[in-house]
Amino acid sequence: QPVRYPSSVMPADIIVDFIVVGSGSAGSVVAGRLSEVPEWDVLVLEAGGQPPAFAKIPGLNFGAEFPNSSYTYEYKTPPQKYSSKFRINQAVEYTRGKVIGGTGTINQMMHHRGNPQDYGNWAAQGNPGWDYETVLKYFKKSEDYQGPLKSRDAPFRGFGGPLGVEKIPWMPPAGRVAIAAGEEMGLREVDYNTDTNIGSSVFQLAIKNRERMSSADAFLLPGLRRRNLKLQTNSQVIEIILNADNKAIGVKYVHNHKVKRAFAQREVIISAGAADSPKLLMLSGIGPKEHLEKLGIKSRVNLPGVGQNYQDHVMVYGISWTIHPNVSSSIFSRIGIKAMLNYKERRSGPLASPLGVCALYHLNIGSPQEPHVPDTQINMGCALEGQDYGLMALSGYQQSVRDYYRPVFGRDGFSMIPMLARPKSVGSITLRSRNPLDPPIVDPNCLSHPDDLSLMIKAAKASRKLGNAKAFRRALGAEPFRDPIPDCAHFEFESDDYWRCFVVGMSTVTAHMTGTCKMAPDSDPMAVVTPRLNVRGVKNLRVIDASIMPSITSGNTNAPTVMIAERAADLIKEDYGKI
Ligand SMILES: Cc1cc2nc3c(=O)[nH]c(=O)nc-3n(C[C@H](O)[C@H](O)[C@H](O)COP(=O)(O)OP(=O)(O)OC[C@H]3O[C@@H](n4cnc5c(N)ncnc54)[C@H](O)[C@@H]3O)c2cc1C
Repeated sequence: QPVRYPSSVMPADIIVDFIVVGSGSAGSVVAGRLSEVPEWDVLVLEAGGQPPAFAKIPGLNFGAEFPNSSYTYEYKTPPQKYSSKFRINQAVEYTRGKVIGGTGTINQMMHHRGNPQDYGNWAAQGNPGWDYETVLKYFKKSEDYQGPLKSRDAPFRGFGGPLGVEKIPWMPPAGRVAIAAGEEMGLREVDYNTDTNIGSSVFQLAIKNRERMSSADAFLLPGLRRRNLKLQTNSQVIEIILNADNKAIGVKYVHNHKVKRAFAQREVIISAGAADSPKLLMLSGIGPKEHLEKLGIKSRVNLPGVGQNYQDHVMVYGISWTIHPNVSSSIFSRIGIKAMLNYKERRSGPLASPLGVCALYHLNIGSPQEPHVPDTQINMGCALEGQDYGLMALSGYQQSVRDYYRPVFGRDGFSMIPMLARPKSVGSITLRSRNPLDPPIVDPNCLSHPDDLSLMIKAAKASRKLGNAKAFRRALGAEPFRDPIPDCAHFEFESDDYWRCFVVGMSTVTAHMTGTCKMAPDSDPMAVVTPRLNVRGVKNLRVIDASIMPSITSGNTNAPTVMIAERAADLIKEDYGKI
């Protein structure tokens, strides 16, 4: 059964206390938590609508598997200069959720808090109140952890919070060897959502009773049972209304092809995600003056950092092994009657877990100055790129890459997908035009920093070594798929030059878009929001979502986004004397 979120159509020019723009991973948390104050009226305006029933089934993590749906925004990047060379037009399709729950309704559900040092760095960059000790309280507050627990790890975990977190409930036999393979490399098994990441782990997911649990399920839905929280869907905000004193007093939005307004007596909160939050600020005259004026937008507050500092975790596909038949998990294993009955009757089998990765390894291979902090995450994909005949993993790559994998089409296998945990490259989000319905220009600019390229070459080699572990060979008959990729065949196979060519060609984004409304102190010219997440130079306006990260966290970004929103809701309550 699909979840139906109660929604309303508000009268024109409605006045509330808080307007939250976007019901995604952050917006749902903020709205739910603010509505705990009974005297505050909160209105959420969401561009998308109700999610489909199958969004709840982990094995049909549809953003990754079924892009270009009416539930997503698809932002195509310009041709990339330093990465993604073997992709069609050297570009990447960037999927974001346009639906209740936002990208948290379409993502792969992996729950990863990052490393304690990420937050130490945020605080050290001049953001008091964002150190590890403080944010840990909020990670724990949001969480209801149902996985295995060692007594040393218990102080780091939360119990009884709104968001269910469990160990990945089902893995094909290939995934079950992952921990033993890591041990061969000296990586012991760890709970990576504690103070220690380095080691081997299986993924933890944001699920409950083996169904997806987005922020909308965990925070918004319970909040909507209160009379003071209202959600209006299919309402795209196109402008923040500022008065003559640069105070945010409301928003303009499009609903049923009409432009309407809503007003906020206390604050407007932008939680539209790391692409659309900077876009909305810029459309409202808040951003880099020169860029806005070039497009004919009147500059209200010159904030050069809006849309800059864009970071994502670059990753590399294509380092793979073939294995015995029927021990990995392709998309086809999820659409048969057996898989459906297994899920329906026992909440088990391939549909209980997201397609894609099943285990992960955190390593430090190039940062001896911080030996306890991972610089590389290697995700083990429990399927081979060609296993589904190139339908999914290879769909964005040029023909020569698809032809390269043809010999293993339909074969069982696994892959090791290296991802840089703390990339140094930065990209940008800029406006294409002043038309609010035009997508922004999303340019991740991955691997533009030379340190990222050299680390990724090391990470590719480490991935090959890991997959060659005896445990995989003994248990699964793993054989590396070792034909040289044609576009790099002129280099000695698996030499540094070969790997450089491979990495530049096969790299892509992980869709962990962050940093485009940077939280930073006054002294930083690229600062967009203060450590209390107020937009600089504008009163009564905050940004609360993944865009405020001063630097990207070391792992997948959903859990940190939920934490940001939990902390921000408390900051707002503090500012109004409610806690
Ligand atoms: C395919 C995919 C897989 C991913 N897998 C994982 C994973 O497994 N684990 C993980 O940790 N992270 C994952 N991520 C990243 C993670 O989901 C995001 O970091 C997180 O959801 C960001 O939350 P947010 O609140 O910043 O934005 P979003 O969740 O994107 O929320 C923004 C909301 O605002 C709405 N909106 C936008 N513009 C407007 C407007 N103008 N007016 C009104 N509403 C608007 C959108 O419709 C959306 O609902 C994945 C991302 C993608 C794309």
